[in-house]
Amino acid sequence: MTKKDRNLYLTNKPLQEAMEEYLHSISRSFAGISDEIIMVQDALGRKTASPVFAKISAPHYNAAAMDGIAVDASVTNGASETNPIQLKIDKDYTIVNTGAPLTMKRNAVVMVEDIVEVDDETVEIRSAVSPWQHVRPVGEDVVKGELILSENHIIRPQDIAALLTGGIERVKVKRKISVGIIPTGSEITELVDPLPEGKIIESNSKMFYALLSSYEATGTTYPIVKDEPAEIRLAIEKAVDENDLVVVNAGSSAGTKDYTVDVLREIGVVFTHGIAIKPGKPAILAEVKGKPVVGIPGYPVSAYVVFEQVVKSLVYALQNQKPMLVEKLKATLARRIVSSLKHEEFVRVKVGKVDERWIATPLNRGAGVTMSLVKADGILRIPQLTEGYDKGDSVEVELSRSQEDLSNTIVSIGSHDIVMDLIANELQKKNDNLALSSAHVGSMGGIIAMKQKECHLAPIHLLDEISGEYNIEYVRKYFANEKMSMIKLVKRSQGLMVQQGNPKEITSLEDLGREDISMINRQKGAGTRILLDYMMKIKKMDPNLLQGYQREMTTHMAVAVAIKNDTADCGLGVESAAKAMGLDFIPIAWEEYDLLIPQYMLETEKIKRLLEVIRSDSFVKQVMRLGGYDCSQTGKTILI
Ligand SMILES: Nc1nc2c(c(=O)[nH]1)N[C@H]1C(S)=C(S)[C@@H](COP(=O)(O)OP(=O)(O)OC[C@H]3O[C@@H](n4cnc5c(N)ncnc54)[C@H](O)[C@@H]3O)O[C@H]1N2
Ligand code: MOO
Repeated sequence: MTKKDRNLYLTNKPLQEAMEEYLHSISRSFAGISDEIIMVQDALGRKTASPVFAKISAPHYNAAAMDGIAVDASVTNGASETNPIQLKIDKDYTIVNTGAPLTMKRNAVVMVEDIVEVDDETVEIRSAVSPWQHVRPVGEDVVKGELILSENHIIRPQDIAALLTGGIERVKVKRKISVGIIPTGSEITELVDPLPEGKIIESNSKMFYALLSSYEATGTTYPIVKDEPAEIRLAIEKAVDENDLVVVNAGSSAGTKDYTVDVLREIGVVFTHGIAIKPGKPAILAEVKGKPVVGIPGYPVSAYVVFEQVVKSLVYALQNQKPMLVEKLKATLARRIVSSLKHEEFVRVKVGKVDERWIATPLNRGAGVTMSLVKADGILRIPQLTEGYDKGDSVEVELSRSQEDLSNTIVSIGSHDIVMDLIANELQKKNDNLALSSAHVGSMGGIIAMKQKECHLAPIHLLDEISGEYNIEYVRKYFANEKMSMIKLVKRSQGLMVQQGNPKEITSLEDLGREDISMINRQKGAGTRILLDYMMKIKKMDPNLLQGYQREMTTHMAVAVAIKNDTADCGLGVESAAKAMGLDFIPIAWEEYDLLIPQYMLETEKIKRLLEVIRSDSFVKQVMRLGGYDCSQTGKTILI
């Protein structure tokens, strides 16, 4: 394996500056895109490469525009109610249907509704007709030699019809930009089962391929290339010969095996290595044999952002097209975001409409969190030299879903449980146009979000230490002057998750005090944390003596994963999470996990549909199948 020095000298060029410079350089060397001739029926969305003129007229004969009889208009002269005129078949008229040619010097059509049949060969008409009445003359639609489409026209469905009508079977269009996609990395593999440790599934090139078709370009994915400079070089040279533009994925950064930039310097010119954007910093803008080659960072979110910000602009610029405008929306920011002054940051956000106010909630900012892109409703750009935004600030979001879809989304903020995912799925399955979006910030986070009217509902499980009752006391305390409702959702079994087979023989909470046991905790404000602290108090245990008490995770699954991976012996959580991770479970208590909803919202269509789901047999059945739940109260409403 070849070793190399690290690329420590990344620049920090603002995106716009880097792109302007790049497009300028590329446009000088880029030879342009050639044309191709394709069948008209395949031409949707393609751009004409030359003007298209009609080869024939349409109609190409004088045609009846109505069902009836064709006549020479002069034979009807003088006809009226008081002076009906009788006409003889063949001599005076011919029976015609819509579209039929007019023959024998006929120049008008009388509709069948306006004639009285006297016998098989005679009709009577009671008003005169003028020449060319109900006749489509030659060329009414298209005249031979007429311009049907001008050059640089994007072909629409109606254009396809007009071209064929004008006798055009094939059309000359601009070739689509062809983009070669090269995934690199010795650790990268196609999806295989089982996945060997240290191997990463190749997903970026498939995402690029799909993005390219949305830009009206074509993609060719090349085989995965190992982290070997000679192989990377060969792959780039081949792809450059075969495409208009090449993207090389990963190996763009500072690692000892990140060769992309060195290879590009060797065989071409590197204009930029390092753009002031986050994620996506180590992007490379280069040229090889007069063709643009873009180095894209490996992390999937970085890869997406660089593709959308760099490759998309490039493709559209080379195709001489403008990208579609992105819909933007002003929203109130639900949480503070601190951002580095060094970069322009692209933060994925969820967007929801609560009480006529748009709310944007930031999602996980990690460059490797593909799910943040899946969950995102839009992107919030935080400009370079801005240190972020405060909670409550009005911000502009670039939307990836329509406002209509977003206003049909129920926003849930609070504690997470897998039953919320079941509700989301059932809701959308039964109502195409309704969605449930959940942010997981713990029960107290949900109460605060509800207080600030940032959500429609808050899933909570908060134990009152005095009454030993769940949820209601908290609602009374925090919403003393508001009419609230509590929809009972599920009782769930909370307990200790332990390694499979319970090797440390943990049997009760008291075991957490043992010296040979390390635990993992949930964050403050999480219902599970409150339960643990309450039980500790009852049992007169000192949490500070527990090993791992300070180590906090924000979800049940994160706790389960930590135990599975042997970084802790146990942690408090729900049975379904233990089951999902193949852990053993020691039940400790039943807790009540309910939905807090303002009373006035119960009457809205969205919430009515949600309640229908919660009260359905199919939902209850699915919950019971998970194990560790009690649905005896599910769907009951308590007004507070
Ligand atoms: N010391 C430093 N380390 C890193 C820096 C830095 O400035 N100094 N930059 C970080 C940033 S920011 C990013 S972004 C990444 C970019 O990494 P590379 O482009 O060099 O890519 P790799 O290291 O090869 O891979 C990173 C990561 O990406 C995933 N990956 C790669 N290819 C694919 C693919 N085809 N499909 C799906 N996922 C892919 C994979 O998870 C890799 O682990 O570098 C930081 N490091
Ligand atoms: O540029 Mo990296 O993409 O910030 O993570």
